[in-house]
Amino acid sequence: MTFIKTKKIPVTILTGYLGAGKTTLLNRILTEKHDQKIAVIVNEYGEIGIDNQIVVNSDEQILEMNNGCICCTVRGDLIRILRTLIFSMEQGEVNFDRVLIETTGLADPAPVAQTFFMDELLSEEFEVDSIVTVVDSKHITKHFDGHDEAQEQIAFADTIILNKTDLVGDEQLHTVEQRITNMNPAAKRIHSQNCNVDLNEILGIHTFDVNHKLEIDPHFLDDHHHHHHDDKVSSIAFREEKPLELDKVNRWMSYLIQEKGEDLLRYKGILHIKGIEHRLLFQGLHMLFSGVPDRKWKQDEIRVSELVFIGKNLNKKELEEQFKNCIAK
Ligand SMILES: Nc1nc2c(ncn2[C@@H]2O[C@H](COP(=O)(O)OP(=O)(O)OP(=O)(O)O)[C@@H](O)[C@H]2O)c(=O)[nH]1
Repeated sequence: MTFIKTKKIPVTILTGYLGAGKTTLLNRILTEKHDQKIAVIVNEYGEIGIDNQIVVNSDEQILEMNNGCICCTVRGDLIRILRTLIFSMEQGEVNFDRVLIETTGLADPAPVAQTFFMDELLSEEFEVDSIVTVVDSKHITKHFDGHDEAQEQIAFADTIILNKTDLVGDEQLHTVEQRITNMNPAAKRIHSQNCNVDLNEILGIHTFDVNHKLEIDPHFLDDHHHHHHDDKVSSIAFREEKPLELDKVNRWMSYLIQEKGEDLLRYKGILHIKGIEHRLLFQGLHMLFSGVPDRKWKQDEIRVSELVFIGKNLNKKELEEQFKNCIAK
């Protein structure tokens, strides 16, 4: 496939609420054949980055930003990373044709896009190609209620991928699409399962239009962004080198899903399980949970369990005790 070349470096901002399928789409972009070199910036909310372990191995330049949200606390890091990329390219150290930014599920995309207008160097070198928002068709309605970010991500999108169509019936999908269309009639909508979209529909599409964004948010280009994340949503991370007992982890997960499923917006991790030579990739949102064997632990790597919970009203002490109880005797 080919993409239209422009003089400035095109930037795609990939957004979508927690667990919508952003990393799934990123992996698809990184594995599919195309003639573009992509510099990828991945931002995670939790203090331990799990996505970097889930993103496929590729030749692309992948830069991580952990422990803060790209739209506010670590926005300065984004500017530094982008400037460094330009500098490294000028020095011939890296080469890339486009940039893709995967935001956290809690990010407001507007200030991320704004970065490319407010910073002089960045505005000379980059142009926003489009804002692509991935939607979890099953859970989005729940997320609209009480989570402004989920609505902002829809309102500001140029392209909306209604993902996880396998988890909803036609009627539910129609209702969700109707609601989304009312929120943002101008955006293009694509249906998908596991983000199996044609990349020509999301990269190199030049759909970002600053005038249109100013209609949605007249303060879009103001230099003071007040984005307040929902105070009730927090993240807790655990790390443990002692192996865990699979049965105990399973019992704990069943308990959590039943008792706290509503509040658990996202949980994911890589687990080191006693007697198992493979890493266990653990992923969930609300009541949907999966634990699948990932690759084998390497000879020279430290076997460690790392997991992150993002949710409402999380009780750190209680979760920590439950996690410690899973350590194998
Ligand atoms: N059933 C179903 N599951 C999906 C689909 N797309 C993604 N998933 C699963 O949904 C979970 C979340 O997917 P991710 O790609 O990690 O989502 P994300 O938006 O990157 O998540 P965060 O970065 O944590 O916000 C994973 O377990 C995926 O395998 C889909 O179309 N159908």
